Amino acid sequence: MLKGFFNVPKAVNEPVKGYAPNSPERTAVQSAYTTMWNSQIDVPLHIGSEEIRTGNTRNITAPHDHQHVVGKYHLAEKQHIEKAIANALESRKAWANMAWEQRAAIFLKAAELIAGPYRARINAATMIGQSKNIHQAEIDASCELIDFLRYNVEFMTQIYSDQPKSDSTTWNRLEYRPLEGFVYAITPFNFTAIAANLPASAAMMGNVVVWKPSDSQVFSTKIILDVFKEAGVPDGVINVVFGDALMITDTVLASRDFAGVHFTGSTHVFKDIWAKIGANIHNYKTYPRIVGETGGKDFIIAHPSANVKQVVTGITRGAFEFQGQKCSAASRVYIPQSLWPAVKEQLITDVKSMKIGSPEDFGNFITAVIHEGSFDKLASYIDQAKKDADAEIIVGGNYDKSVGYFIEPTVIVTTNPKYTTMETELFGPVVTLYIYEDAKWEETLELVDTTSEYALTGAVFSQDRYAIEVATVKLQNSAGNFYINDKPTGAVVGMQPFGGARASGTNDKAGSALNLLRWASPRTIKETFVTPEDYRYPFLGE
Ligand SMILES: NC(=O)c1ccc[n+]([C@@H]2O[C@H](COP(=O)([O-])OP(=O)(O)OC[C@H]3O[C@@H](n4cnc5c(N)ncnc54)[C@H](O)[C@@H]3O)[C@@H](O)[C@H]2O)c1
Ligand SMILES: N[C@@H](CCC=O)C(=O)O
Repeated sequence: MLKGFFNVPKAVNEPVKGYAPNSPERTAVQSAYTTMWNSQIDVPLHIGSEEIRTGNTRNITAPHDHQHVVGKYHLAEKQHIEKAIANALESRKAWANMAWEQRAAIFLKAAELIAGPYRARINAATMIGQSKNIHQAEIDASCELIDFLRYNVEFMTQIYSDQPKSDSTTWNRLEYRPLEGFVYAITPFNFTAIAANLPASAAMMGNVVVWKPSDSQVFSTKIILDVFKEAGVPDGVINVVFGDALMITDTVLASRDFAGVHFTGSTHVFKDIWAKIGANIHNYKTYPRIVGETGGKDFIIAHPSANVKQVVTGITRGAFEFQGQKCSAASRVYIPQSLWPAVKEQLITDVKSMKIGSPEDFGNFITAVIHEGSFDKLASYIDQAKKDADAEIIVGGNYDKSVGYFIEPTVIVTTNPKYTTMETELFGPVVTLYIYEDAKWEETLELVDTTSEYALTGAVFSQDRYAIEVATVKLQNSAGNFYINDKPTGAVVGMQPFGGARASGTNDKAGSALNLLRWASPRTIKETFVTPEDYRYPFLGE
């Protein structure tokens, strides 16, 4: 073991590159996109030191051109999940005991690999496999992922240095052990950074992991695995399996050594997992940690004093970036009557100006939604809104899946504040507006708080500080990330720790020490220097 209290590099946020025409970064990502678009990748299971090709495969396609196949990935059977668990537990013996600075070095190296040699590839894979435009790919797959890795190393050292008091007679120490068993990471399609961070954050704290990525994020998973390998994550520390989510989850949760789940995805899936863990509770060696960040029905509320252009930009960016496929996306909006004519005019103009198409064309703001299931669901809500008397589509409303899963950015205005699209998470480029009477500021805040089961993100726009203060208090439990005069999306690691409560999750705040703490099981060590040798108190019998 090395001797010393080591300082890690001060975490800094990765600057977002601009991708201006003819810039080196644009040339690099265009070249990577073309190469990867025309190649065929083959993604095996990664279990211990083995790459397993089961032969039972599914195609990897691009949502914006769903007949274009860019590769295939292999599906696991139950025996592979059991093997992944066994490999994880075997690897735990060395990994859990490795000095923390060695683990830190691995993940700091991973961050630098993404910042440099892998940047164009991980962005291109995210553009092809998840249909992000270049800006959305850059802020997710490169910058947010780099930030997660750098900041988590710093948070890990903060946690380790948080020690109890001692005095001259005893020395008290807290040892932050990894969990006794393995961690199960289940990740969503929509953020490459989240997919990598969920297994990496647990592994950084000395845990071993079985990771099940989304079927719709396999292309960028492959690049993450290449980065982890080159950075030096040892075999068996992060084991990757693809396939039937139910079978994989049931097999994992049946293991006595299951010690925690790190989940991001939809609310109903998380609730099912929680219920299964509860039903299995007598089987586990230790109480499993349950960490889940899930859905949202995120709001924007504008006060009559708000600046119209700022409100409209909050809506257009907040609701339509990455086709609204962010858990944080603005999907219900409350506008005062006095601002409505100006907001409506600007909103329609801006939405009509949004270009739609493949992310390969850097002029496109909107690209495709992730898959046919999502497309069909969104189309059905749009069709219903066309029929409903209490809803009107003021811009958008068309869709086409002949080549890719394209849905126009769509704005619904409703006279019913409890209209279905004011309450239900749709996860696409559809936003619903309700127009309220200016005098009803406080009643409308009450409506915001009580309309949805979720409490993830929300934004208030106002130039009136009293109104901001009232909203901040009244909406205290309505959002885990609350924005004043800004869109409700785009949290930055180290700046706005991210997560919501109520049905939106356990609010363990990705990108903060709070999350990392969930992957440690502290042991208190008290050492007494002069140990008593007589049970009697000094005064006993006097
Ligand atoms: N709060 C957050 O930080 C956050 C971040 C990103 C996404 N999300 C949420 O994720 C959802 C979108 O992502 P998605 O479509 O990939 O979500 P999803 O719930 O469909 O899938 C997430 C993961 O769970 C797996 N899964 C699906 N059914 C399962 C089951 N029955 N048992 C076990 N695992 C199962 C999937 O294969 C995938 O790996 C939205 O609801 C969004 O709000 C939340
Ligand atoms: N952290 C992201 C959302 C992640 C969920 O999809 C944001 O703040 O927009």
